Amino acid sequence: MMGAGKTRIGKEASHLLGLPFADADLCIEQAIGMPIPQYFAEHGEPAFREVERDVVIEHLQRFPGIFALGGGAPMTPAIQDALEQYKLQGGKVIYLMAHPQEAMERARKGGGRPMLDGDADARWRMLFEQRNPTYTRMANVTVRTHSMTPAKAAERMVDVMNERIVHVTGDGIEDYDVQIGEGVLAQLPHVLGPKPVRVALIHTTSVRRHSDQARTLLRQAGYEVSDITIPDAEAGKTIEVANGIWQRLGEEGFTRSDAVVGLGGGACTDLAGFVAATWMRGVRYVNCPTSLLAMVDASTGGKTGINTPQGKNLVGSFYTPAGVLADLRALVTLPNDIFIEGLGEVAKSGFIGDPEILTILQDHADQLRAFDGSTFLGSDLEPVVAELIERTVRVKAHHVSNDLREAGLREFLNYGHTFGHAIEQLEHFRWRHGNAVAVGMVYAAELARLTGHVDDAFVDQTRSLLDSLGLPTSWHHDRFDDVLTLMHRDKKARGNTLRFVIVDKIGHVIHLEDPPAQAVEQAFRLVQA
Ligand SMILES: NC(=O)c1ccc[n+]([C@@H]2O[C@H](COP(=O)([O-])OP(=O)(O)OC[C@H]3O[C@@H](n4cnc5c(N)ncnc54)[C@H](O)[C@@H]3O)[C@@H](O)[C@H]2O)c1
Ligand SMILES: O=C(O)C(=O)C[C@@H](O)[C@H](O)[C@H](O)COP(=O)(O)O
Repeated sequence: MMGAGKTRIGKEASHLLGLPFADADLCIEQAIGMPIPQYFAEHGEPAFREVERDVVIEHLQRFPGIFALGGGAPMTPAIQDALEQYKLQGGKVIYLMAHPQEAMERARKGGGRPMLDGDADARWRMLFEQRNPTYTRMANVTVRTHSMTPAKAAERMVDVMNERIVHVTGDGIEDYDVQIGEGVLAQLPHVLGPKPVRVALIHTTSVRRHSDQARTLLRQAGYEVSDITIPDAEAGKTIEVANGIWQRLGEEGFTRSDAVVGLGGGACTDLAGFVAATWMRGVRYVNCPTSLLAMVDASTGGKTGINTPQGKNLVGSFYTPAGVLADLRALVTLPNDIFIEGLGEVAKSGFIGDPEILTILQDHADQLRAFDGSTFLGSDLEPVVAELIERTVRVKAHHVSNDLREAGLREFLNYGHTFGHAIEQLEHFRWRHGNAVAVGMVYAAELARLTGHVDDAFVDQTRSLLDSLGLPTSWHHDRFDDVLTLMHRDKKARGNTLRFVIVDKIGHVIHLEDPPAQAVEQAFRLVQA
């Protein structure tokens, strides 16, 4: 908006980043050879918007730096198209959101703004009402600058620009972003938006430090927060816990326009999503994953659910979040073994879709294995982990965007899970999900070898990578029948037919329908500890 400080903050940020800076108004004045107010007076707004459109599009295509747009520019359809293109090519469209009072005052003082002729404050407010939804839609980065000096706001802008963003879109999906970076939790009010009055903040005690911060942010932004603590890990993914929350939402008057925030590991975000999907048949929800596994996998894609005594995730729905905030600061409290567990799903994404992930894992195996949350921020490992999170989320987003309801392609994300879920169930959830998936991938690799799809080298590579990361590659259980019964309850099974996902070449996945019973059992024998 006018007076948000685009020029001043943009210049400061360009110094910090060592990038050139350009201001659309100055470029336009150069093009028209006169001050903008004079051009407005002589030619009118439509003529001005045409010049503005050409200047902005030209800069979006060619200018290699920070470019400050006039407040009206994003309202022009051709500029909107150009901004969409710019974002698709990795560009950041930044919405500088100043406090209205501060922006109005600056806009008034600055003068020379034909759009504010007359009662400047009233005009500003009216334009803000008109433009704010478009700014919000067009921007892939929002920076709130309330009460900040231009230097501070520029620092904040640079921090936020350094976030990694994966956009999730597709049939049946209301587009949303997965934001990855230090401090992204601060975007929570922005992602929730203005509609909710009440927000249910669902979390476990293990992440209290982070849920306290979220609660403060939400209260400062004016939401009424219901703080809901659930039992840790899989003990939270039950119908009893969901029922307790439904009761609270009912007692506290949660309506359809209110919202849910799930903050924690994958078990917590699965449960929170399930509550959001079922309360009044669906309310807005935002995931704030705090474990590596939840950041790379569970928080994105909209698989929500609970366990039943008969198996994992047997009840649930596909229900997409409004946004995901993977704040790297949450990892400072994450214990080493839970971080390593998350690498199981990271490796899975490497095997099924992005071989570069496997290279990064191999190259940094020792550092990753030694993960220590207390020294993580600012360490050499941080950009490596950020890259792994982004790449893994991209693999997930690709499958989800093309097949939200898991008609086929999305099943590939289940690599290692048919056997892995059976381990979790038979171990009464004492085995962590990512560890069970790691053994499940070894099982799937053995099955692929026994059915002639891969050679010994592939199985060896699977075992040795997982082993180097500190993940388990074997598991002991006496009774194959128990495992077989559970694998028949897997969601990929059809009737009496078992269906598996196997990799036949790194980065390439296929379905394995009804494999020979002997191979199914033999693979089980080959993963016995
Ligand atoms: N919906 C999906 O698409 C999807 C994908 C993968 C996994 N999942 C589900 O996610 C769950 C596994 O996720 P998980 O590995 O995060 O398990 P989890 O939620 O049980 O978390 C593991 C442990 O780490 C703790 N923890 C999490 N973040 C922490 C932090 N920052 N500091 C300290 N402790 C922290 C938790 O309290 C818990 O004790 C399983 O239930 C699995 O089925 C779902
Ligand atoms: O998002 C998906 O689809 C997945 O399969 C991701 C899995 O990593 C995840 O563990 C998921 O929860 C498994 O779901 P399920 O349908 O096998 O219960």
